[in-house]
Amino acid sequence: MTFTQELAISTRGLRKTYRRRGKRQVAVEGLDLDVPVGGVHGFLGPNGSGKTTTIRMLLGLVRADSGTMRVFDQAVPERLPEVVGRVGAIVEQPKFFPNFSGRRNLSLLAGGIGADPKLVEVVLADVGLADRARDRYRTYSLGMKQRLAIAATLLKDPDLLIFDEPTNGLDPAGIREIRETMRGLADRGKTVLVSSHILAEVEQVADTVSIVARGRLVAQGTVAELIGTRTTATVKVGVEVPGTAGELLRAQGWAVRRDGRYLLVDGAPTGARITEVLAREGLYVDELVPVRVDLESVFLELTAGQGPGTRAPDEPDHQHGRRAAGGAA
Ligand SMILES: Nc1ncnc2c1ncn2[C@@H]1O[C@H](COP(=O)(O)OP(=O)(O)OP(=O)(O)O)[C@@H](O)[C@H]1O
Repeated sequence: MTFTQELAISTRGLRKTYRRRGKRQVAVEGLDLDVPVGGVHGFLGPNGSGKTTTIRMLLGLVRADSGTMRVFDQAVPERLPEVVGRVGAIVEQPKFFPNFSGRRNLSLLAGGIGADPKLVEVVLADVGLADRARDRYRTYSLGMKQRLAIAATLLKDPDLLIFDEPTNGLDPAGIREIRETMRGLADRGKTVLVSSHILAEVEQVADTVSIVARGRLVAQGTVAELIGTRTTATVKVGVEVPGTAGELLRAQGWAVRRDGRYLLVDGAPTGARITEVLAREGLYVDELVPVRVDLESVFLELTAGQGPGTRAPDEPDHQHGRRAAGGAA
């Protein structure tokens, strides 16, 4: 029995090279990308790894050299006219009138594209701008401007939203607001594809991710799958007398290593058990941190040895068994 997951985006063997001053520059190198319908999908990789090029190919803005692409099961760019109405994308900052309010800007846009005027209030609420809708666009922070751009794409009521590095240049509060907006959209049933070179930023909001390096997929799956299997069972314990505490924990059959004033404990079933064992002997834990890896460290591990300027080795994308659920239909 095969389980087929509905895909919003699927690419196979996607490839694109640019020519710059006579030299061939590979931007996307045989990319197999699967974005499931529903949820936030992080399209992650360092600068220059081919994310923007991929998005532009999907939107018909750049022509692929070879490979296939499907959006909601329609071959693109051939059948783009049939699916384009279901796709909203922000690849560049749209132009708004600086002296008009956010609401007026959206109303004008809605009129222009023939959207239901009632949608203006809905999308303002979607992006958390209802309270500031009467203020002039030029008084908006960068984060608010970015959210108004998202609101503008929502006027089409698309099923798939594509955001290319939407948090570039934003402060932590702005980044959080964009993250919450994306989460809210996914919770309403939309599919959100968000590209970013900051893995940690997207890790918090994405349901599934693809990690690319030098135009190739290096990992794909749910965030939990990618980091879960790499999470060590190690817990870092801060305690005033680590020597005695270490002996007590070792007596439980757990492996204990010293790390400065900390203990690294392997094999304890829960953090609570560690605190219980120590507290029974009058030793109190002041810090207890699970030592876990994040997407950044997964990425570094998967691309280890591939220094800048070197080509990714010609091995299957399923290397390390990382291509997991959310993967191919
Ligand atoms: N129009 C172009 N002409 C020539 N080379 C290009 C062009 N656009 C992109 N490239 C090159 O292709 C490679 C991939 O670039 P791309 O912008 O797709 O990556 P990215 O992952 O989106 O990076 P970033 O996060 O910096 O936008 C880079 O080496 C880039 O220099």
